[in-house]
Amino acid sequence: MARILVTGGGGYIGSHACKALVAAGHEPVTFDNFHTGWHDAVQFGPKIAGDLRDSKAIEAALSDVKPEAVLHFAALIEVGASVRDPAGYWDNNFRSAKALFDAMVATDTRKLVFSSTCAVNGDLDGVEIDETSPLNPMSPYGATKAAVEMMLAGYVKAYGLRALTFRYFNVAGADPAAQVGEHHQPETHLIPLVIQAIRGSRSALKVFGDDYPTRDGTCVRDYVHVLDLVNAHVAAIDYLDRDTRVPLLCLGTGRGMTVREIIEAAEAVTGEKVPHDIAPRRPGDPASLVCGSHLARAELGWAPVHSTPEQMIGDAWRWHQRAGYTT
Ligand SMILES: NC(=O)c1ccc[n+]([C@@H]2O[C@H](COP(=O)([O-])OP(=O)(O)OC[C@H]3O[C@@H](n4cnc5c(N)ncnc54)[C@H](O)[C@@H]3O)[C@@H](O)[C@H]2O)c1
Ligand SMILES: O=c1ccn([C@@H]2O[C@H](COP(=O)(O)OP(=O)(O)O[C@H]3O[C@H](CO)[C@@H](O)[C@H](O)[C@H]3O)[C@@H](O)[C@H]2O)c(=O)[nH]1
Repeated sequence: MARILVTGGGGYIGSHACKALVAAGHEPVTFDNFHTGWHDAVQFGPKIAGDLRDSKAIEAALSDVKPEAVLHFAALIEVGASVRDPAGYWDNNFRSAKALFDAMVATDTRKLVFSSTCAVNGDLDGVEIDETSPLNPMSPYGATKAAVEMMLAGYVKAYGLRALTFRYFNVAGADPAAQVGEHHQPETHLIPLVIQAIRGSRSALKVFGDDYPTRDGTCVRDYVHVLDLVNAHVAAIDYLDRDTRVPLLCLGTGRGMTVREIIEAAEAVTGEKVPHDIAPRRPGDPASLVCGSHLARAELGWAPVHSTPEQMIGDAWRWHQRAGYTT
């Protein structure tokens, strides 16, 4: 049993991580500024309201909580918004990571799991992505994550942090018990928007681009169930005790789905039509991001067991119906 500080525990993935930590016998403490997160998403442990860029606040939280490890989820996460507001993304994502890492060094808090993204790799002409793929971010969001990865590598070497970076592919789905789910405001992610289009709580889904060099012209992504993803974080806490040989693991399924295929899968799962129109490409979007790595299986014994389109869309559908969010 360990106390774990969860930055961004009021957000989508962080709130699911807190539930998984409790199930594994740990004690999560959320640190969140609730800028894009929700107080009512923090259901599995106490919370501290604070901004990571406030060095004193995060240092005080670490001194009080004395966590065994930190899971660092907090960030701004939208590819498209980062193209419009790079300054805001650099300010939040880079500064908050630096303040957190500095506070960890100052309080002798050693273990860290950092949430990065395959958006650091950008388009590799359809080649599957693994831990050795070159960095080529296509958006300021991806660039901030690549920069934090590089900063962290230096902190590990110089100050003895024990860190594991996960590069996630597209996270989807919800807690099967629908206690927590994906609630971004405004929502920009494909699967929740597909569900909202079906429910009629917004107008037709816009498919961003049908002229990409992919099998049906729409973008390909590798969708991974949030439950599988957070289970990798639970495994990482033990992993950091025994091994820090591997600093970076990709978390995806190896199966890419186009936007059209997601629409078809949602129609099959829900029995409803998805109203949609073709719209221009969204700036910053790579054509294809698919995981080609098995290293997480080898290192952590991790395998995505919930990440079928049926379960991801079905769990998201049940969560949306239960929560009743209309936007
Ligand atoms: N959702 C995905 O598909 C996906 C894919 C790859 C990587 N990631 C990464 O996973 C992490 C979590 O993503 P999410 O989908 O849960 O996002 P989210 O927006 O739901 O949650 C982020 C949380 O961080 C908090 N936060 C942001 N800046 C903060 C700050 N300066 N101080 C304190 N709290 C702050 C927000 O209030 C929010 O609760 C992010 O780092 C994101 O880049 C997400
Ligand atoms: O209304 C919409 C919304 C999305 N898409 C497309 O659907 C795909 C997925 O988009 P989205 O769900 O917005 O996810 P991404 O932009 O791929 O970004 C997510 O996945 C990345 C990893 O690939 C993470 O780094 C980001 O934080 C996370 O937001 C993309 O091709 C979009 O162009 C549409 O066609 N219409």
